[in-house]
Amino acid sequence: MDIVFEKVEHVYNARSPLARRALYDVNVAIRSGAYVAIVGHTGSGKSTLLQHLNGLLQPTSGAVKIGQETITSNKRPKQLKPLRKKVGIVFQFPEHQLFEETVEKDICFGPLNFGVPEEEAKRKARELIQLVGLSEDVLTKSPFDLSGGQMRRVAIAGVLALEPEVLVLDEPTAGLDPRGRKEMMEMFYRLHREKQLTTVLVTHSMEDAARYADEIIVMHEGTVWGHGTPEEMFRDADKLAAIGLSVPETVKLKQQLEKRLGVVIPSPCLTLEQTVEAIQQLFAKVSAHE
Ligand SMILES: Nc1ncnc2c1ncn2[C@@H]1O[C@H](COP(=O)(O)OP(=O)(O)OP(=O)(O)O)[C@@H](O)[C@H]1O
Repeated sequence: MDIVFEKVEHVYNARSPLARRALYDVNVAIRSGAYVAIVGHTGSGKSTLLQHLNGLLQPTSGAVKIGQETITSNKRPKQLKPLRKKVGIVFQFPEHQLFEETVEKDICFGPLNFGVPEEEAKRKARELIQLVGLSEDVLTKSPFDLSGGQMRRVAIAGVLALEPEVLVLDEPTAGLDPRGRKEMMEMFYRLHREKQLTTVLVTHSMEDAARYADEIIVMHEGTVWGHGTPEEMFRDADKLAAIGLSVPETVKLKQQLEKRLGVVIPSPCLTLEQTVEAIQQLFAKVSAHE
């Protein structure tokens, strides 16, 4: 399911003296099956943009096409519920939205609400709890007896239980330690690959954008400043610096190695293995000259 923004403007409190334009002239397409990162400075419009992805917000002008649905200022889909099922949003600190007595009930809440039979919902909960990296015995526990990281995984399983086609992640690793961050990012990447889930990641981490995304949308002052592959977006460090963003260190290292070695390293971001290999090549080249 493609999502296309056409000349989208969004003004908060449009009819009041407190009116604030958060988006303008946003023209961008998120193609089905892609992993897209949205980056940008605080206040650049990322969260406002993401709330248009499943009709939580309506554009003030312009149109958002989500699959077969078109949302404009005067046209909301009759039923937002099916849209919410197709586009699942994991908001910041999703664990704050857990409320049921047991983990199983929390995960089953969405499917039961959509008329899925109880046995089927429970079967799905068992499958999902493993998919998010927890063991089945967690299902009978209270979500409030779990660690923060485990609670977040349960909340994510709850979003996945509706089998969305598009998964939108708003700073999903906020507040986690470095290990927890990496595990969670790897989990989303695995989900994206295994379930062919279109994934939209809103992040302040340029490293994560470089590491996981096929495409990066750079927001600046309410509009799309740039959209392309990580390679394209990180090509000009000075232009990014002018809007307060920086090229990740791993990408800088890759660019330097490519320049020194005269080779193209086929990934936007260096992994540890690629770094070791590139440094070995550099040593070999230097020794050959000695
Ligand atoms: N509910 C609201 N009412 C009025 N103005 C808002 C509201 N939400 C956001 N804004 C304003 O809209 C602009 C864009 O905000 P938005 O939250 O979309 O940016 P952001 O890039 O997600 O920022 P951050 O990285 O801090 O989350 C900002 O100027 C913000 O103050």
